[in-house]
Amino acid sequence: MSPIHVRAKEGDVAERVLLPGDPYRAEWIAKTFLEGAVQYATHRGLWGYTGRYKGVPVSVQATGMGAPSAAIVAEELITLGARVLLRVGTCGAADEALAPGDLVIAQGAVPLDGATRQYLEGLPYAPLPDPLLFRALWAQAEAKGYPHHVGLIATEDAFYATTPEGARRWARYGVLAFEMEASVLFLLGRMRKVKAGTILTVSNRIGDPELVPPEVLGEGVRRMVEVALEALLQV
Ligand SMILES: O=P(O)(O)O[C@H]1O[C@H](CO)[C@@H](O)[C@H]1O
Ligand SMILES: O=c1cc[nH]c(=O)[nH]1
Repeated sequence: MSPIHVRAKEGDVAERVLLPGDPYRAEWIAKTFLEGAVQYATHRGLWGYTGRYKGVPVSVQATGMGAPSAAIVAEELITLGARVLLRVGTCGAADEALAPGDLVIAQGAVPLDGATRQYLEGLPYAPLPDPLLFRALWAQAEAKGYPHHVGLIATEDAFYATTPEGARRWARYGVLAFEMEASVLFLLGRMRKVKAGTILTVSNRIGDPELVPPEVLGEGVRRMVEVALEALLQV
């Protein structure tokens, strides 16, 4: 029987899955990087594709925006057989050192979101990626020479509530950037005993919803996906 939201069957989803928020990014990744990609899910805009990267089965599944949607998708993918969940997202820069299109490899995610809090029933916790996947992402970004930053990110619920002052406060504690899904994916990785990781591309500055120029963002996303696919093969 198919799950309620990701309407796929057992066997449709590969063990290794890339997780963009945006369905069009999922489609672009599948068409650009995967051989023989087949779409297995469309319901609610949660587009999912499976193909092969360098001969290895890989799926790309859109999560939608925000931790509640990402948690639903992750739980259902795991029931469908996924074992490695790697988010390929965009983020708002909090740290001045981040430039448009730079890559950010999450070493941990401050859980400002409600979904992680509900899973934890209020317990304090530090959501971390799988260490092998994290190391593989870092090594691949270094090997390719792409500008990248490694450290803490924050996962938030309310895109338009975060201010430059608020972001600067978090930057003082080492937060590089804000996004909306990683913390709950890291927590679910630990709870369900699968590997979870996150790599991001800087799409804007916190408090400035204007995106960086499309060619800069596009190149950053291309680099991010190259790094992510190579890292997937290492775990
Ligand atoms: O580009 P994606 O992967 O969707 O990631 C970021 O973009 C969305 C907000 O614009 C949120 O989902 C946030 O996490
Ligand atoms: O949460 C997010 C994600 C991208 N950009 C932002 O400004 N905030």
